Amino acid sequence: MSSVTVRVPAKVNVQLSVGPLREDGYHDLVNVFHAVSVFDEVVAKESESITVSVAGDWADQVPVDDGNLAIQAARALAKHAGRTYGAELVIHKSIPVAGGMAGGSADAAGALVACNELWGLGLPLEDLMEIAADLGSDVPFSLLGGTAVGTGRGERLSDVPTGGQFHWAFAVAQGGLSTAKVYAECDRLRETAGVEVPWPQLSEPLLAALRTGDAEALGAELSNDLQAAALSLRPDLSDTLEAGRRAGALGALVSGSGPTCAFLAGDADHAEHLADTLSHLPTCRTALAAHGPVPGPRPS
Ligand SMILES: C[C@@](CO)(OP(=O)(O)O)[C@H](O)COP(=O)(O)OP(=O)(O)OC[C@H]1O[C@@H](n2ccc(N)nc2=O)[C@H](O)[C@@H]1O
Ligand SMILES: Nc1ncnc2c1ncn2[C@@H]1O[C@H](COP(=O)(O)OP(=O)(O)O)[C@@H](O)[C@H]1O
Repeated sequence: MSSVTVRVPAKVNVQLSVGPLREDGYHDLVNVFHAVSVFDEVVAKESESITVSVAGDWADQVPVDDGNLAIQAARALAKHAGRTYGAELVIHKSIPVAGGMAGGSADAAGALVACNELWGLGLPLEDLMEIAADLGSDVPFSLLGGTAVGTGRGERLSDVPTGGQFHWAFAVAQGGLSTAKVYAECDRLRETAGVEVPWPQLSEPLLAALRTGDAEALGAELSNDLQAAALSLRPDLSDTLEAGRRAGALGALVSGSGPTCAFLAGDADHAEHLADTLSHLPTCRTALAAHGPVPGPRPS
């Protein structure tokens, strides 16, 4: 095989409950991931060494050196296999960068799946999941896709059954937010408020809404403990959330660490309408309509 192509979805977190700061600098989470139909494409071609190039709307914001998560993923896979392998990785980016939609994690997951195939390693998903967890907390979910609850750092995953499709609009903000800074701001706000941080709990009403495919109920249950921190760093996001609510979204929240905002719609037409409305906001770089859940990356 001389070339392998995979498509990898972005995510939105339909519940993100953040526990106290751990000694290792991470937080224990209840993180309900939901993969949506905004895809990066990762191509792996035969080559002497591991390299990456990036095309698409967001290409200028993505590192092409050792900081690129897809390169790190390919290297980690070669190390796991105990051999020196090469791959020319070509990423076509559609997932906003530093937007809270796990684009870097998607590219890392895509590189793992594509190189596993290109190099004929035949490693099972469980092995790829272990490598993924060392690359970043969100990378295991990017391999899995669908809807899943992540505990620990978010890397220990269990599938969540869903009934039917949900429709979304995403308001992509100008610029990005650093995940580490948003978690640090969350800690700062909590310390200032002097509240005891409860252990995160999975929401039963949220699970029921996902299982039954009830968009109205899901909209009412969306929650994100990082939202206050993202709004503290980017107050303009409140206007975006408010505009989406006024336009009839069933639910509105910051996606993960932001600054992308996610809006649940009643159906595909409603999602297109919301995206069109949001795209005209001064706080918004662009807006996308999408649906979920969608599967994780598979080689073709
Ligand atoms: C917030 C979330 C929600 O899914 O995603 P994004 O919105 O960034 O996409 C994730 O928790 C982000 O996961 P990921 O982007 O893989 O983060 P990592 O590389 O593992 O960690 C980056 C930094 O985020 C903080 N971090 C991350 C995960 C976690 N459970 N607790 C943390 O405190 C730490 O400061 C860490 O150094
Ligand atoms: N392949 C990649 N795609 C996007 N960003 C990457 C990639 N590799 C490394 N990065 C770095 O990771 C940071 C976070 O990117 P991303 O995963 O898109 O955001 P988020 O963590 O908010 O979901 C970026 O600012 C960028 O410097």
